[in-house]
Amino acid sequence: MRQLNNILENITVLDIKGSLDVTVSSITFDSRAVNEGCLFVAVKGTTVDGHKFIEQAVGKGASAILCEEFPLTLLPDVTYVKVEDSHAALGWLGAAFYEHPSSRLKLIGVTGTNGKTTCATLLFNLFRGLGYKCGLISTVQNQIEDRVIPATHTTPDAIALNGLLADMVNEGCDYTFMEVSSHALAQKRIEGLVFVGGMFTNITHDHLDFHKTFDEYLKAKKSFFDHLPAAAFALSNVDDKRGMVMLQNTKAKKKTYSLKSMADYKAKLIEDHFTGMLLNIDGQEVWFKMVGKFNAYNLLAVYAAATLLDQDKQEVLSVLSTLNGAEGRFDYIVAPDKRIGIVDYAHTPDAVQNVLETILEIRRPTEKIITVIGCGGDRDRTKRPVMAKVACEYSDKVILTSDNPRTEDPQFIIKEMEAGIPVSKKTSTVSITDRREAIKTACMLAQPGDIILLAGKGHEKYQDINGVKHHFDDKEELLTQFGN
Ligand SMILES: CC(=O)N[C@H]1[C@@H](OP(=O)(O)OP(=O)(O)OC[C@H]2O[C@@H](n3ccc(=O)[nH]c3=O)[C@H](O)[C@@H]2O)O[C@H](CO)[C@@H](O)[C@@H]1O[C@H](C)C(=O)N[C@@H](C)C(=O)N[C@H](CCC(=O)O)C(=O)O
Ligand SMILES: Nc1ncnc2c1ncn2[C@@H]1O[C@H](COP(=O)(O)OP(=O)(O)OP(=O)(O)O)[C@@H](O)[C@H]1O
Ligand SMILES: N[C@H](CCC[C@H](N)C(=O)O)C(=O)O
Ligand SMILES: [Mg+2]
Repeated sequence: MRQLNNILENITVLDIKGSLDVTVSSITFDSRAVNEGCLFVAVKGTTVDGHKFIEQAVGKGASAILCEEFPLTLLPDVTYVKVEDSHAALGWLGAAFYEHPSSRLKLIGVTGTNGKTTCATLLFNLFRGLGYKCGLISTVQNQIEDRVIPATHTTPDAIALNGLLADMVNEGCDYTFMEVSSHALAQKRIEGLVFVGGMFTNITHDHLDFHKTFDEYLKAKKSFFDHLPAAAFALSNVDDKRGMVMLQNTKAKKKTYSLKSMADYKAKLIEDHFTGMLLNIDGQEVWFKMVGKFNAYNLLAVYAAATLLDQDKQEVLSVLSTLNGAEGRFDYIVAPDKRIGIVDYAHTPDAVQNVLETILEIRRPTEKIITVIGCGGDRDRTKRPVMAKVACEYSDKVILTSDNPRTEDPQFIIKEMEAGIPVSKKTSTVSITDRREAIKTACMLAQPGDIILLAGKGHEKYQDINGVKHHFDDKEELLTQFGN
């Protein structure tokens, strides 16, 4: 329970109708979730305008409404607050309602097209290994110490997010590591949070359905660094073309990492195997359990962040060298007959390329690469032919299949992918709509030593078909086929 006038701090109020001396039991932006005494925040969404539901919210007992435009009819016992930007206000309201939990622990955010889950999870496990109490907010799951809380989004909405952070504070967390998605930035889900550090992994093609242009996507990512406070660090990958752009306008301490050029933190990949890699990191040779150059970037970023958080370099390296990445990221399985399976969450052209380049560099020339790949429905259509093209260019055989079709026709998605198949690869590519059948076929085609890459679904335990989530687990399918 909070007083409305207390949770409006930091919000520029344009107009008020009714009393601010009213108690708010909870905050919601969804009229369907309104309870008695609730504050309903009307936001303009991507499919519908939340202002349409103000009347419904009042009918269900909302005691206050925050909106960008007042409704035509105002009821006398309800308070109406008008603001310029409901999305931003929602962030500040969430933070104030839960008494600013982000400033009561050390919050570190990771943004970028690929690598967020990996870096956030590594940091979470690293800091736990160093003896701290930690929280994690990620695509795979949210976690408070050992307690797992299922995740619905990569970055939760502002109310859920602050609620989660408050639980982390109450359970004594010293640090929280969270992913900051571009959707979250554009929708201001992190407004009002206090970060002690921000990290940038990379930016490549994704989410153009939502952001419309690459420039808008870039702006969303950059806004994270533009809003960091001076006391925080802003750590960027300067091997990425846009790495310096991220730091351009930040007030935070600018820090860089690189495998290729001058930077505050440097590493060099010495050896890469399916069982791990040898890295020279900040002048020291260390063996890590993770695979691939892209993970060298993730490990370096995590090492740099830990150092910036004043941790002992030796201890950091010794714990980091024992860690696996996040679930469903380069998950490596060997069948009794030595066929190799890799489950990976690569769902962007760049991720598919990185994973396949890594496999190509490590495999022996006689070992064939068979890739099973699909693209999600109701998401960026322009990446479909590109992902198929990349898969074909780097594999010996490709099976195009379904990912999460969501509300789209799976065969239509595959047709859009097929447009990217290079002419020379037409005969080594087939389309099998049923993902289970596609995986089975790949396993049948593979000989001992061959490598099967299942791309796109990683840790996901479901396939979303027409809004229904059917149990589906790439790793489970692979183990069944392998007879492990
Ligand atoms: C595109 C997108 O991000 N959509 C998110 C957004 O919904 P929206 O803007 O479409 O909402 P809307 O349906 O237009 O409704 C507008 C408003 O009216 C309200 N409403 C609606 C109906 C009603 O009866 N009553 C009512 O009050 C809604 O609650 C909402 O406040 O706000 C909702 C509430 O926070 C989110 O659940 C929803 O996520 C959808 C489910 C989603 O799939 N999001 C994905 C794309 C996403 O956010 N992904 C990123 C990860 C990307 C990455 O990993 O790179 C993430 O952070 O998870
Ligand atoms: N640093 C990196 N650079 C490029 N590709 C990467 C990197 N790290 C991981 N990948 C690839 O991207 C995939 C997704 O990795 P991860 O889940 O860590 O990224 P993410 O940014 O959290 O993705 P999402 O946007 O879906 O939350 C991995 O399975 C791997 O194929
Ligand atoms: N965070 C990503 C997840 C994609 C996962 C892939 N399996 C799909 O369904 O497209 C997104 O929202 O685009
Ligand atoms: Mg993620």
